[in-house]
Amino acid sequence: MTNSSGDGLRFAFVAHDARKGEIVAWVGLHKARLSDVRVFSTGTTGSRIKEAFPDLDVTCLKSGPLGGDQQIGAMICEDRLDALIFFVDPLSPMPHDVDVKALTRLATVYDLPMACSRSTADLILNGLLGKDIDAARAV
Ligand SMILES: O=C(CO)COP(=O)(O)O
Repeated sequence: MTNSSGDGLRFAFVAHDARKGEIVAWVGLHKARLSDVRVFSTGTTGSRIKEAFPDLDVTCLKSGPLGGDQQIGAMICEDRLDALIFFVDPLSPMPHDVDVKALTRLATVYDLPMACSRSTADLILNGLLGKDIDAARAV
């Protein structure tokens, strides 16, 4: 599957601490379909995904609170991403809340498909990569 510029798809995966286990489990569920996707991720989220799935193409950026959210925001501005999967923790205060807001704001400004939960992440994946019947049955 390619994007509008004919390249392979590029996704950003980000999760707050309380939801890191959830994003790793979600990636595991869709691992086969993600094998051709280039993944960019904030530092700690990316390390967890790489540790669980060493075969996936995951580039780790800075940790979110240290600028990783802003690096992903810059990629959005530069048209270098096709989707953002961002499992936010809506129940905890974040020291870098301004960065979180900036990232979700830029995804909206540039109309980038963005999911903040499993169900919307599934919809984006199904929309961009086609429906996976086995994964859909497993949920
Ligand atoms: O804080 C984050 C997103 O706002 C995520 O960053 P890490 O993946 O480095 O924990």
